[in-house]
Amino acid sequence: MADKDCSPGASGAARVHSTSGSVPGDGRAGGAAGAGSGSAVGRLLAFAGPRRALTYLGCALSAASMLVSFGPYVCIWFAARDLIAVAPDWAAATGIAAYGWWALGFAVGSIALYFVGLMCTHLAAFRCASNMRKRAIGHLMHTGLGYFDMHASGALRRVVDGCALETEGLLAHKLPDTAGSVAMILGMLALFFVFDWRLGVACLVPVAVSLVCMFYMMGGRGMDFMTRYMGSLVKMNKTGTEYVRGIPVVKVFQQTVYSFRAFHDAIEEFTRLAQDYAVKWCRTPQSLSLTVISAAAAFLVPVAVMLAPGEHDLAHFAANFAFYAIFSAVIPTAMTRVMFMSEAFQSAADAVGRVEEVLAAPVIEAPAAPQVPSDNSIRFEGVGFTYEGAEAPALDRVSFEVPAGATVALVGPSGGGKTTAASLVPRFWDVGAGRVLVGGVDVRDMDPADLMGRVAFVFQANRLFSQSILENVRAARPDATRGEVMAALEAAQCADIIEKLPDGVDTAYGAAGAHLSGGEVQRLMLARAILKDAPIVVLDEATAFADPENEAKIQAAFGRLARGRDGAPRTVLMVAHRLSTVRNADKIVVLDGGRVAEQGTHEELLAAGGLYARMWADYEQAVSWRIQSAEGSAR
Ligand SMILES: Nc1ncnc2c1ncn2[C@@H]1O[C@H](COP(=O)(O)OP(=O)(O)OP(=O)(O)O)[C@@H](O)[C@H]1O
Repeated sequence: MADKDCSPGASGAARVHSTSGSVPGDGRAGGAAGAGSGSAVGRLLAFAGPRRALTYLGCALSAASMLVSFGPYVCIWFAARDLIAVAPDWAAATGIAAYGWWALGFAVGSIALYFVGLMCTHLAAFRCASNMRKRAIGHLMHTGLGYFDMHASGALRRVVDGCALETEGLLAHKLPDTAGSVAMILGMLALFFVFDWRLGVACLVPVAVSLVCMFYMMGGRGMDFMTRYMGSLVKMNKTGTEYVRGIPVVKVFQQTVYSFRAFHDAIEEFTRLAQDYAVKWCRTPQSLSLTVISAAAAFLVPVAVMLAPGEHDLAHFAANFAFYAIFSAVIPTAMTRVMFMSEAFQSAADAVGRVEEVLAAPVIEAPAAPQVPSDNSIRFEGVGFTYEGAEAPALDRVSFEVPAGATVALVGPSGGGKTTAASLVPRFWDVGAGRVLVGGVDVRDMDPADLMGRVAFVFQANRLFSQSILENVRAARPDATRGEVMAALEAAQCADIIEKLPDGVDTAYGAAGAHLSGGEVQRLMLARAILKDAPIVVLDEATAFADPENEAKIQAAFGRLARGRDGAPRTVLMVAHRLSTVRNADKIVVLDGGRVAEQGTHEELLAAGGLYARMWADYEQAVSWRIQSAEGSAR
């Protein structure tokens, strides 16, 4: 996502930056900001701020707990050694009870250390996850609104919440367990050589075989294969999501699953790789590894049989053998843990990488010395803009003016650039060339809060929250009274919507509450904008899905929005997808292929006989056709 900065929308490098800044909450995640640098765990821990020390402490305690957990084995060995030494006079082995108490002490101590260690890692993990959430949300608050056009809110939520959850699991459990595993292996190696190095070596054989198998699976060609395997899994998930989203289309057109070729192919590819993975890469080495590890004690027996004849103290040798036989039970656990270590680090790298992607989203920066507009006019001066990844510019040298208090309509063929032009005023995107001025000031030189305060925008993509209708409208002005919200709803012609809802304005919107039509949602959006009562209104007039009655109401609401509460005319920049609404505009700007084809009043443009005149003729023809067909059906 770093390449976002290459987009014209982010071309003002001085204006748009990727925050490397503060973590809301404690500390600054400086390390995490340096996206991609340092180990994944280090970058994750940077989010924990000063509490990261608790993670180190927790890991150290977990490692210590693991070493202490060897204690009971050693005690058992001491007991076995004493018993063998006095056999068959068992009563002479007087220290056995003490060994038992020591073993119990070690076991309890090990658990206590592990428990305290986990408390430490949990405290750090919770802080890390909460800082990660706060930081990502804080960053998104300053991100240009266009970013949300490109990144679905659901996907962003999954990144932020999913990664925070994964992080919790990793830092709270997997990391201390990994520290424990490392301590276990080191301790095991040391112990193997303490009593009888020859028996120790015999125990190490299965460990070595298992490690070779693991390197075979994880290293070199095996790793390449894993990368392809993981890539194929991601691809299958992605195409699967697209498939699920498109199920209604598939049903409507009565197509089978095979119509979703991409998904089908992705499943086939993954199936092939999964089979290869299971058969070629895993079956032999994994079976070998498991067999060898599970039968670790079996290696001891032949070695012991070979060594026994040469031993002068057979009892001591038998006691040592007992130790290694007991201890070899630990080997499978240790090796299984080692196997999961790489998975833990892989998931850490994945989680931190995804959050860093969000943190790399360009943000709108407030200028050092914000300028205040002299009035509420809007002017486009030679504006050019190309969407990230697009080849052709969406806007090219676009210039026009909306004088303060005037209404200007943007019309033109589909894809002409109308919505894009309107989005540049509230800085959904920043221009690639030229300037967008409000009251004579480049919008990039205005305080973003001032700009947002001056502009009310009603866009097609505006959404309602899963809150009451009242709260949804109040979102435009949180300090508005209930009466003011009701007045805005009234002005936006929403009375009929409220009437039919079970709890009126207090009905929740969404799954469990009210379900509204597209036209009704748009009227609520207009109520929001009316409540805001900003001096500049930018609206994308999407009445396409409104029935005639709804459309008439929406038009009335537009009229109310364009006048403002005090009755004074607002500056209105309106994207008109249908010509019925533009006739009375003070000026009409015709955008075609990203350029201004012509501009003027309705009469001037008709007289000019250009694109607008042709569009108008088509429109009139469509209207007369509609009237004729209505008359025909009435007869
Ligand atoms: N998010 C985007 N990413 C890439 N290209 C885009 C994006 N949004 C729009 N475009 C492209 O930019 C151009 C202008 O699109 P825009 O939506 O501004 O046109 P429009 O005049 O509003 O069209 P319509 O009347 O169909 O809504 C089109 O070629 C479109 O494909």
